Amino acid sequence: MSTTTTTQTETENWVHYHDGGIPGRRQVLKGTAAKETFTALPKIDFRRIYSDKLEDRKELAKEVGAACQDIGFFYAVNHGVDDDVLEDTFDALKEYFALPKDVKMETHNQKTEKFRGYEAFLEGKLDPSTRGDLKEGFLMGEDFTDPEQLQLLPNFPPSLTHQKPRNQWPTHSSALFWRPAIYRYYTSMFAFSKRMLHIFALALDLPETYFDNITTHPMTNVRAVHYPPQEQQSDVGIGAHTDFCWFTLVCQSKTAYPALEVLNANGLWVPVHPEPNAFVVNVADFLKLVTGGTWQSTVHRVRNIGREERYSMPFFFSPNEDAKVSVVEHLRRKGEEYEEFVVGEYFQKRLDIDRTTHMGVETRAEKKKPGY
Ligand SMILES: O=C(O)CCC(=O)C(=O)O
Ligand SMILES: [Fe+2]
Repeated sequence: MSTTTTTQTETENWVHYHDGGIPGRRQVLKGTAAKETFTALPKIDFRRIYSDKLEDRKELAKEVGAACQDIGFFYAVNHGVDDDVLEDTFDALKEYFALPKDVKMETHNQKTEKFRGYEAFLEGKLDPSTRGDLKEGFLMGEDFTDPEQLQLLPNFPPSLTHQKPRNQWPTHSSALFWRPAIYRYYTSMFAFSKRMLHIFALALDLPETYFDNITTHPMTNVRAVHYPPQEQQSDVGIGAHTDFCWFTLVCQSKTAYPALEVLNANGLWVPVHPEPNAFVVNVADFLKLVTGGTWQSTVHRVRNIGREERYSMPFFFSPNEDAKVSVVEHLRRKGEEYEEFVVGEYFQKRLDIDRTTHMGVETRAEKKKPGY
């Protein structure tokens, strides 16, 4: 899931951002200084993900691998998830965000450790130079006490059902449509993501099922987001950042002006035009780490500069919380030491950084620091 970021003060020559909690900057390169880099995202035809011929899946994987290495972003078209599911979920998003604030605040995300539930306008603040992210959202994720998730997980330890609930769901009668609507979307995206992992494995020259045993009960999130049109020139919907899961699938509503932007190697923001029913797929920090930096986790942001309301629903995917991962063997450089990470620990560390950018939230890290 996203995010860690902040400063994005743009001067003439530099773009500033935060990547994995670490401030970064990129020089804006023009003329003869400009590097060869992308100026649009490739569209990859995913029909082949359903082919029973390994050759077809490998051919798809080759295109995916090239995009992950060169850009870190691509469109997945013909992905096989029903248009109806996507359209109905967008309708549900519009209805949910139009509910009265007190109905939404019943599940305020600051009531939970994992930040699940409703996030109000301007509470996120990835860029400290702004008044906050001009968005409202709702986050749900892996929670093995939600029966809707158990049917998706045939081989997971039954002890997980005894964990404390993580999600929050509204109970007001006007909002009861929300949970089944989000679960319909979640279920489709979950199934697609498991197939996507096979393509990623092939793209890394690994056996197709290489990641299966670390994704029996994966960490996942759906974040439903509403971005109203920007009110001020300096507003951002979500400040520049990289995501901190393995990979992200984004469905965005159709707006005349593109709102999602991806930073290229020349420091230029490349617009991601809404493509009807396509997913925007991006590699996130954890997958970059596991590929030893062979794949890119690319900086992106949202500015809703048009006059339309914008909705999006990123689906964030990571392996099992208790899985241990490190850099894939054949991508290691000789003589370098590589750390092993527990997926859930890495994730929580990044979530804690993210929480510091949310107003009014005292994080566990802050609690440990007197006088902070
Ligand atoms: O709304 C979007 O298009 C992308 C949002 C995003 O980057 C995120 O939630 O991490
Ligand atoms: Fe993101």
